[in-house]
Amino acid sequence: MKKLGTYMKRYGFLYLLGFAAMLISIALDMMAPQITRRIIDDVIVGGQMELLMRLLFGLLGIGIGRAVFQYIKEFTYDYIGVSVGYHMRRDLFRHLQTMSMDFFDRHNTGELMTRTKEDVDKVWAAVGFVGILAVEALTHTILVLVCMFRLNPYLTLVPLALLPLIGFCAVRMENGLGKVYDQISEETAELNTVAQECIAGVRTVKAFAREDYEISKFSRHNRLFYDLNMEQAKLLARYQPLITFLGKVMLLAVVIIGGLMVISGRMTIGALGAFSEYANNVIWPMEILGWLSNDIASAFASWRKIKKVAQQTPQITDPAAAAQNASSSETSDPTWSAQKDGAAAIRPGDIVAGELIFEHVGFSLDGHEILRDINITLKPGQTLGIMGMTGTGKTTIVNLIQRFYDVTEGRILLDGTDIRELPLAKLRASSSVVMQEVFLFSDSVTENVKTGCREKMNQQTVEWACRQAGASRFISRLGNQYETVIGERGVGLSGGQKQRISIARALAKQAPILILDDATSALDMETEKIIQKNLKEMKHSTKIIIGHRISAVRSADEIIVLENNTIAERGTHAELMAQKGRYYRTWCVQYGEEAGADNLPKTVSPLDAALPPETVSPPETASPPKTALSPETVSPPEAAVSAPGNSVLRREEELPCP
Ligand SMILES: Nc1ncnc2c1ncn2[C@@H]1O[C@H](COP(=O)(O)OP(=O)(O)OP(=O)(O)O)[C@@H](O)[C@H]1O
Repeated sequence: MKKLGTYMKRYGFLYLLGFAAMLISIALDMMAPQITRRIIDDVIVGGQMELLMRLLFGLLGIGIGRAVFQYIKEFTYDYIGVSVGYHMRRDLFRHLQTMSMDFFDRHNTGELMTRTKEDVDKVWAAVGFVGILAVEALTHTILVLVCMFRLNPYLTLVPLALLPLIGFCAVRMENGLGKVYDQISEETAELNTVAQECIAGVRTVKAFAREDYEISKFSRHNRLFYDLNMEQAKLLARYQPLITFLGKVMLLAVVIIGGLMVISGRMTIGALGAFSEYANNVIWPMEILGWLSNDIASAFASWRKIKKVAQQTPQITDPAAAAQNASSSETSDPTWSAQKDGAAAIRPGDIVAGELIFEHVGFSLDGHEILRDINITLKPGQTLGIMGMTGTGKTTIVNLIQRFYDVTEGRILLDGTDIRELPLAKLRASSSVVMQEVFLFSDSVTENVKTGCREKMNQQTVEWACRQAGASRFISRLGNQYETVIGERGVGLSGGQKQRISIARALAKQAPILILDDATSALDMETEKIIQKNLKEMKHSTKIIIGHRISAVRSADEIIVLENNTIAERGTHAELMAQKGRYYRTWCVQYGEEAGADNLPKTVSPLDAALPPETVSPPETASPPKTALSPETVSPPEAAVSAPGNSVLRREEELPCP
């Protein structure tokens, strides 16, 4: 994010234009009482009737001129404010997108939403119409005093004596309001968070009958919000009437003292009329001073908060070398050609083999050790299964591969390069993850599946991916099939349906590395197995499958079992079964009863018997060839879709309909 001045600088000309319009409008304001004076003194008292029409036209001209220049001023400053707000909000949002996971661990959603919406709104108001109104009020007051002084220097002492008093009240009020506004801004964020969490988690709230608890939690924050606003109202109520009262006292004093001067012949009645008009004109800036200071104090508080967020730097950044590589590789390096906009899409010509190596990887977060001495070698096309009790660090391994966090010990190599040296966009484009927690956008099925590579993906690839994920059958039953808009986070779909779409999304991206983090937990075992077979046929993808069910990992080339922050067991399914350790015990718990713990299968689980006969999908044609990663060239061919008796389709037909 830039400095506030930088945002304003680009509108320098418009600021000047608006300022000029404001000055002309004030000047016209200053002229009106002079005409009033002449109408009284020259026309009414002096009897120069021939002047009347000219003076009246003068008043009319002033009125029209004021309206025109006020319009120019207001439009200009509104335009500046809205434009500054637009750029500031865009930059803040972009900045948020660059932040690493640790930042989002520390800040809640409501807080960040308040920063990007309410706080930016307050700042743009201050640099726009509120700011110019403050300048106008000040300029107006000074010019009115000058005009008063020229009319009658002695009588000008009256407003001069009362103005400091009014200013003092305004400053006191501003100080108080500034503090309250800081608190109101904090509490707005809290209130947003509570409401957002409760609405987003409405199912959990209802399932656990937490409505009363949530209502009382919301009411607590709402009450605090109310109290702070009342405090603000009390401050306004204490000072605002005093300011207004002092303004009226000033007017009364001008009329009384000026009247005495007229009686004593030291002032004309026309001059008193003009002076009273000026005195009237000096009151409104005082009256809105409280409101202005209120808004400006609140804008300062908001800007401080925006700055606090904007000054935070992402922990995970592209190293300078990688960034350089990113810009030069467009023409020179065919291995890592980075996109300037950072879009995570692999383009034709990009070659990522997908070899992944963990060398003595350790990871700690806030002093808490999560992973220790993890060593993995995964050749292109191989599959790694990861098992382990909950909280043993399985998802953390995925987070490290994607550089959501950086390793604290050892290193991770992708195709022989430390991932910290690779451009982030390319690193993330090279892997495709089905997250444990399914998140779908409130958009059509097609757009959700296209998430990984929006511009380049054709409908054929989308439908192929859905078939591979066992999702096409239920999609065809949706109202608008692939164009059906699914609700926020996939509302309207079952857990298994959401999971299938998220698997399709990952497959459609066709990245060299495919990671499934407990991705089939909501599927029935038969569907899970069929999806696994489809995955197995993607022989050129390196796959990491995390699961709690043996069935999810058993066919992997290597399975690791995590325990006590490190790898406790490793090997193939058969080797691990033979070791009779934790993996074996898990197998016993899951299948032992059916298979008979003593009669352990060598490589086949009882599940296999229930599966449809192995059929061959068209991986050679349907999945990407080893190096070509463009969806256009590698997406499943029409043949795979339309060929009669196509194995993918047949398996899909066999899926139990959800
Ligand atoms: N953002 C975070 N901040 C602090 N600790 C974290 C964070 N994310 C994970 N952890 C901790 O790291 C450990 C490993 O978490 P991880 O999510 O990798 O476990 P997991 O094996 O995937 O669990 P599960 O099987 O339940 O998905 C846990 O103890 C967890 O509390």
